[in-house]
Amino acid sequence: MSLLEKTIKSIEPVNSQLERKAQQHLDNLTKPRGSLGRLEEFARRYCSIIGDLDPPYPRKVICVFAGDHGVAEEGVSAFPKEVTFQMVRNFLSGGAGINVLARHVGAEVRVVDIGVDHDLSGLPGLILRKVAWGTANFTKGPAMTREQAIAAIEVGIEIAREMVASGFRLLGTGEMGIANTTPASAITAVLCSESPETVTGRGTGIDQKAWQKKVEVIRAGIALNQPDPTDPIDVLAKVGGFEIGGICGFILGAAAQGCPVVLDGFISSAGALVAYRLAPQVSQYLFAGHCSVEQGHRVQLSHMGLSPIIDLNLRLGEGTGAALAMGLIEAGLKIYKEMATFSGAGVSPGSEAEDMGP
Ligand SMILES: O=C(O)c1ccc[n+]([C@@H]2O[C@H](COP(=O)([O-])O)[C@@H](O)[C@H]2O)c1
Ligand SMILES: Cc1cc2nc[nH]c2cc1C
Repeated sequence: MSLLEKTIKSIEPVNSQLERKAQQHLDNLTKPRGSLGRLEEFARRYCSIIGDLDPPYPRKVICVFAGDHGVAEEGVSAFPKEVTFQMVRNFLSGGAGINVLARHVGAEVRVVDIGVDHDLSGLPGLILRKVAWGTANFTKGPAMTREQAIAAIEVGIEIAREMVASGFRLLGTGEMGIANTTPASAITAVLCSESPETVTGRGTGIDQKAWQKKVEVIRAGIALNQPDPTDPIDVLAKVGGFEIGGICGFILGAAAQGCPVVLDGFISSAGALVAYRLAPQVSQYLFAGHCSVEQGHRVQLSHMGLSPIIDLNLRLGEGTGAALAMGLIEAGLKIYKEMATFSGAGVSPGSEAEDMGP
């Protein structure tokens, strides 16, 4: 059995009994029941995913998967593709947006070259797992072979395993890849049965004319390659990207290890969609970190039944929304672990605390 098959098979449903018990504890804390809203949801879901009603504060990491895209030559991005490898260097020097926000919430950052079209070997700190030197232009043929799609997913699975083995217990997705909103839109259109114009946005900031071209490029790529919507690996191979495959595997690998994953934006969620269609139970392990400005992001999240933690008009990617959301998940956990109970603090519980319904 392949690593991918084994991983999918080993993903268990999250223990709903534990989630109920965690909520019972939250209901004993000195506050009206439910009054900390979604912070309570973050805490009870974290406990049930981890499988521990008294979990330690997690070590947190954002893994940034970087890849290039042949379709960039169609003029679908506001920036040249060299920015992908230039930003990888910036991540490793600690100066990018994700480095700042990860430091803000006490998360570490790891950077994975899974398909950058540049020789990055020898860069200190870089995890070199290149599947290929960028994808092919999907308006001329498939973006990658099926074997490469599986290889990219398996890189992600291995990275998730390595993160859990290193002691991280809250993982965040991040990505970097000039033009990658184009494959993310194509995947979303196919897997969510939506038209390209419904799920395509302006990415790094293209104008209306370039947006129309981008929609046409996506339409042409789908028409030429005919990705099979019932076969998520076929969709990834024909119109996807290596970093999207890596994120898909990262989610599968984390879920198989019983570890929660915080999603970043539109591209990360395209990877999540592929994972979700391979193993729908992964959605139980996911926190939607934020809702991106990209118009297709809401479509993706509602397809997976996820509700974003924050909505701050972010559209940077890199893992920035995931990092910020980690701070709120941890805030929920702090409430769960540190707040006094009614009996402990000598506060009268009121009638509602007697009723421990679901
Ligand atoms: O995370 C998002 O929702 C998001 C939305 C728009 C752009 N991005 C980032 O911008 C790049 C892709 O934009 P583009 O226009 O080159 O397709 C890529 O490096 C992403 O990290 C990310
Ligand atoms: C500068 C820059 C930084 C990014 N980070 C993620 N995507 C990006 C795209 C650009 C253009």
